[in-house]
Amino acid sequence: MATMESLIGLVNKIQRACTVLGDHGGQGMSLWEALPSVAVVGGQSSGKSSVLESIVGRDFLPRGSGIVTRRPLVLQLHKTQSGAEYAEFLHAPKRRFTDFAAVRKEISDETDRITGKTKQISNIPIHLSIYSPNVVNLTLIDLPGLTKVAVEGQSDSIVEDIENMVRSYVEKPNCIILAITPANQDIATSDAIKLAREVDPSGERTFGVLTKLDLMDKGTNATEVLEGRAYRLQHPWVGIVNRSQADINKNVDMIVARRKEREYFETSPDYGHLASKMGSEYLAKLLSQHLELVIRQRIPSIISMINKTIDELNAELDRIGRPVAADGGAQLYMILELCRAFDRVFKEHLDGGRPGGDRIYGVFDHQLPAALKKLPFDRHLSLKNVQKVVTEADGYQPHLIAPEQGYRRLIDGSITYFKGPAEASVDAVMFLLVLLLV
Ligand SMILES: Nc1nc2c(ncn2[C@@H]2O[C@H](COP(=O)(O)OP(=O)(O)OP(=O)(O)O)[C@@H](O)[C@H]2O)c(=O)[nH]1
Repeated sequence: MATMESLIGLVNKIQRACTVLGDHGGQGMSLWEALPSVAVVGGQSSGKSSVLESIVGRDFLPRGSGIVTRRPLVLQLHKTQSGAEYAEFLHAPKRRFTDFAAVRKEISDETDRITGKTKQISNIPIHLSIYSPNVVNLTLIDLPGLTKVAVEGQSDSIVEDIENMVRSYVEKPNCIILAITPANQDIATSDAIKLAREVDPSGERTFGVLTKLDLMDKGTNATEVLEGRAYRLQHPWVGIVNRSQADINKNVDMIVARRKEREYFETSPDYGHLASKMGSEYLAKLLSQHLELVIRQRIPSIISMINKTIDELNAELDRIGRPVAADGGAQLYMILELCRAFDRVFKEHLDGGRPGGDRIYGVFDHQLPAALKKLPFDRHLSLKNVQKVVTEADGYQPHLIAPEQGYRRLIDGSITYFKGPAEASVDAVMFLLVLLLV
């Protein structure tokens, strides 16, 4: 059990590492997507924030009327052996929050940083880690509540935008869906169950949670749902009694709320027989156990994905090279080393062993001779032209022995003809040398 707990902790750490490396999932098959996580889904005011807070055992989520959760919140719970509870945000890694009211404010501020103080949503997640001896190792994703109509200040597409965002999380095969439905609403109209059924028709990764059991009309109860007779899922339904708004206003402590919730089920004439399988503490344990199971099944694929990622990173490191030294002397040494290595590799290209040199040889062996053959020497060195050039070079004083001036003019003319092909060969070699560098 302890091994499995540390394994979930390890998966949490890998998820954090993925995030730091810019892997948030969503870009094809990434390591993040190979790891399981739990997404909390439900209509607005269905009790999502309350369930999350009960699992954590802390007040830390922004509250208010209207649309409060406007960016996904990736919440990683890390169980510590002892010590004080604290929270850390990925966007503020050096700040350790011990005051959970400050955590709530930071979530609000960070949401506003991207969306402004509007009622718009953004799919850029906020990453929060909570370290505590009182939590179970879990990664939970809080998502904006599903709505039916856009309110004043929201774009017409908001209903669809929220649904698409939620869908992008829950449709991943490794996502465990925590589908929240208030008990005082007909299960047939539950947005969470509707979406979960679409993306997970067999119900194998959906956990149904029924909140607000205490708010049901007198004389009615939710045993039909909780016993799996109204809507069957592969996992048992869990009933929850969160703090009411009045409790929140009175600052009723989470620990007290959990105790009251336990008492509610234990003393309830309707749910007493289900008491040991109800409540937020039970839900947290159930999720953690399920996560263990999923991780156990996925270990081979997770390991192969990690190995693949390690190979890719090593290949990238090989390409990037060793870290640059800090002091001047070492930096100079490194530059000289690089120059020497460059020199060696470049020579290998030219001398053989690596490709390149052969193409330079080809310029002199084929291109240059072929161009020289096309030069008009037949004309330039014809008897007629030689006579003409020699005669013109002598002027009014014909030569006595050899027509030296004439020969010189003929050679100068020939060299001018050679110049074109020779320069073209130089350009071709230059081009090949540059090619060796890229
Ligand atoms: N009495 C009672 N009230 C509850 C229960 N669960 C939630 N509430 C109240 O319902 C209201 C909405 O709960 P939240 O947890 O904020 O719901 P939410 O789904 O996160 O809401 P949004 O973030 O606005 O979508 C709050 O006033 C809660 O106190 C419950 O089990 N019993």
